Amino acid sequence: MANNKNQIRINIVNQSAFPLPAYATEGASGMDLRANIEAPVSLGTLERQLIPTGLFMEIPLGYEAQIRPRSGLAAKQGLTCLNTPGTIDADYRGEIKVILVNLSNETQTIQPGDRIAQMVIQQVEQIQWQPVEALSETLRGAGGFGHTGKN
Ligand SMILES: O=c1ccn([C@H]2C[C@H](O)[C@@H](COP(=O)(O)OP(=O)(O)OP(=O)(O)O)O2)c(=O)[nH]1
Ligand SMILES: [Mg+2]
Repeated sequence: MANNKNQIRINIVNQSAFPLPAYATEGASGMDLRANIEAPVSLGTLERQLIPTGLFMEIPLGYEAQIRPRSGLAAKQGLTCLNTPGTIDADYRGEIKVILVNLSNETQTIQPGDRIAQMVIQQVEQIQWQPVEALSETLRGAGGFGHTGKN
């Protein structure tokens, strides 16, 4: 990302078949990703498959891409991303792939070009550790996992 922080270098295999991923509406967080497959792919119940997208990206340092499920696919067909949200590191130069899993009790079929997931670009921080002997005290303390709201 040289000058404009909202520009990301992208290389698409199979460009003629698929347009660039795009925001569907003005306020969309994610861009849908399409299955870059030559033939339909079927997933049986609980089967997972690594589905290629044909996208290779150069994400600027300080950003990441997250691969997230599409709610429509999840609600209608039980198809979701197994590792959601998938993490695309800024220094990754390989093909973006989607790990789809079928959580329905029927076989589900993906057609070439189907929108199988969505990608959100986010800022991300790297940190340095500061090892200490004790942590600061808070009201919550070590309470968690349903700790609040009890009488
Ligand atoms: O849904 C995903 C998740 C990851 N990746 C790619 C980009 C990411 O930068 C790389 C590594 O992902 P991750 O760190 O989640 O996997 P890992 O099992 O820790 O592999 P590695 O040891 O290569 O980091 O794989 C995808 O294409 N799709
Ligand atoms: Mg990793």
